[in-house]
Amino acid sequence: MFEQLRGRLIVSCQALADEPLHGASTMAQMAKAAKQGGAAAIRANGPEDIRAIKAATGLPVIGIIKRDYDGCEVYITPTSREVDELAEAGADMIAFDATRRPRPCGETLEGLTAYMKSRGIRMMADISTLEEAEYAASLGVDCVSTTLSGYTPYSPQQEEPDFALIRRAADRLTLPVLAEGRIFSPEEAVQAMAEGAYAVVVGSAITRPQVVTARYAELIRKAGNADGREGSDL
Ligand SMILES: CC(=O)N[C@H](C=O)[C@@H](O)[C@H](O)[C@H](O)COP(=O)(O)O
Repeated sequence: MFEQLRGRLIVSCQALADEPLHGASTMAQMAKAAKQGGAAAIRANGPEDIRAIKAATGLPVIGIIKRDYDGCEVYITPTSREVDELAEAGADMIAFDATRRPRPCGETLEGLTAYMKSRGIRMMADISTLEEAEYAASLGVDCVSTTLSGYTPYSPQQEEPDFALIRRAADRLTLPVLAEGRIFSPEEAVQAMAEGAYAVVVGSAITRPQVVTARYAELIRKAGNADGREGSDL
């Protein structure tokens, strides 16, 4: 599977319950469009979406389950319960929060990775810092992805992708480092590859039209204001 991903684009097709495109058949259509455009694999949330996407595209699917547990910050595949559901749905690889923050149900990062290993599951560790990437590698994950940079309080809070983390992780680790998070333009994807990424994961810029629209609307509104047209009724 990894050879198929080297130097390629992975498209994240996710819409949560409060998003306009929520629903397995819509996500399967999105994934078909991504395949037509050249995506090598899909990242998807939840068993229903994963099954629909696999049936519609035949592409490898990196599965996650976003689930909130009371008072817990970890929400991407937090426990072995989600791992079981994803394996059952046929996910080809499972991505999970690989930060060292407390997990629900008394589970631990070490326990979760050991469990996946014992089941022969391919593991993508979603990390937010170099230290987390190195620790995940020491636990035997198959690859790391920079998914969580900017989403933990102790990682850089920035609008652009964390190119520095991509470069440092790619320099330090011997396993594949995937670039993921806030990659909006093809040029940024190319830069991520130049920093040493094995493959690039793009989500919102391709599959969340409300986010893409907001970026246009905001910039156009600001440009209009800068022109002194603010307040016009036209
Ligand atoms: C932080 C978090 O929960 N990230 C999620 C992880 O699966 C998704 O919501 C993102 O869309 C995905 O990581 C791709 O990133 P972007 O949409 O920025 O291209």
